[in-house]
Amino acid sequence: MEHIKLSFEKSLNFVSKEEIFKFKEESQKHLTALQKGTGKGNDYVGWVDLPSQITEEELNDIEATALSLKDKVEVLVVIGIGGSYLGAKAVNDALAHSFDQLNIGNENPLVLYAGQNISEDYLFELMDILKDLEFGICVISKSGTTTEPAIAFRLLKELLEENVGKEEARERIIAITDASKGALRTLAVQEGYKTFVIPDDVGGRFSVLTPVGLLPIAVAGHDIKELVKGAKSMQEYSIATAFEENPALLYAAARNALYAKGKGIEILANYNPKLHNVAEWWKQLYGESEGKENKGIFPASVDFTSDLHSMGQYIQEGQRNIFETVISIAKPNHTVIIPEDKDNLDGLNFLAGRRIDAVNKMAELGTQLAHVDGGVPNLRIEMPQLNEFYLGELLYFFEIACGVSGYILDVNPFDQPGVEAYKSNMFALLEKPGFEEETKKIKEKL
Ligand SMILES: O=P(O)(O)OC[C@H]1O[C@](O)(CO)[C@@H](O)[C@@H]1O
Repeated sequence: MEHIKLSFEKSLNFVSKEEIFKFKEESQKHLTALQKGTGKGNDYVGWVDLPSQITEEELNDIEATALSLKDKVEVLVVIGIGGSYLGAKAVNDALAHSFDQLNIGNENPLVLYAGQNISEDYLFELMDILKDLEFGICVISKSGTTTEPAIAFRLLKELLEENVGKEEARERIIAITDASKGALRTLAVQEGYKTFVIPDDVGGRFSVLTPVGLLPIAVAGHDIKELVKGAKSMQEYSIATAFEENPALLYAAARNALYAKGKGIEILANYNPKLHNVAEWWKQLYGESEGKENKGIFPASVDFTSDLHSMGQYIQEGQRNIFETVISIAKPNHTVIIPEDKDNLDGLNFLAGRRIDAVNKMAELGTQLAHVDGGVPNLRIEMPQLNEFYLGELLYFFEIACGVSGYILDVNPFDQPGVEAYKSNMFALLEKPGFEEETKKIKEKL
């Protein structure tokens, strides 16, 4: 069986193999700590064995709920922010037809997202299209108190109730939240919504393999059992494989070795725009997990070859504090051949008869060599194919590597104390009851 592969050869001009392998014992020790729950933040490591723990009944329940929604709605709005939507969006966009929004021949509901911003125009326009559509809502919040999704839910719930009545709205709203605590749990019980639980020991950014990710993915028509199977395959592979061949441990070790050499920015690059939102998910995973105590690699991302015509200049010749991690898909899902043209005005006949992917792969190789020559170390993750199984492998690979990498950095990868600062200022500025002192102080700064 093929797995996700990690290669670091194109980094060896900048960091030696010994400097990467120096992390061998430490990374293995951290992997064990994650499995045994003995490291920092160990009350949030429930995600480590989610793929092997999730039961057939749980998956069937999610699929049955998705099916019943599919009968009723043409659009499902997923309301959530951060880890409460990024995993679902990453997988749905990676697996969907690129022009899914046109809804041609798609028998599954279109999944839209809200509650990730506080833009009045976004919410207006969303409600404007929803008022004439059969829609449902999947509201996701672990804490149940996050402002952005709470505002969006208040508006869309009212709209849905107006459109179809309270009784029918109840049938079309699914709440995914804490098992017992929080405003959303209280509301769901009060209103009698179907609910799913986000386990206590799984934080938002590690929750894609709970109903948080799985329900919206199932509604979009993707095979969640294959996704979980892929994640389980990477879980087992990560445990069973020696450091020298272990993609997650090698990734954690290589990025820390590069960080120690002053490479403080990691750019995740893809050559397939379907992976754009996998990078968005990855940025939260690594940014919230590692960026603390004045430490951490800054996670950035680019879509190639598009961004070679914008960010490519900086990557080639800007400050040399970056390294690049390329996700490459070995085999595309479709075949397109470049045609012969009798006039050949564009001079492209030398490519006639070849696949588009052959050109894309040479763009990838050419870019990698150019960037390495320009002083940017490259790591490369190869996915055999873009499908549910290998996406499951990729997500779990990034999660487990993130836990190990955070432990190498000696931070708690499972908390995010820094995100409170903006919330507290916003509440103070909005004069939220209970924030009187903060309001007084912040007004003095204005
Ligand atoms: O699911 P919740 O509690 O609404 O939180 C959403 C997001 O907000 C954070 O707590 C802080 O940004 C993230 O860690 C989380 O993914």
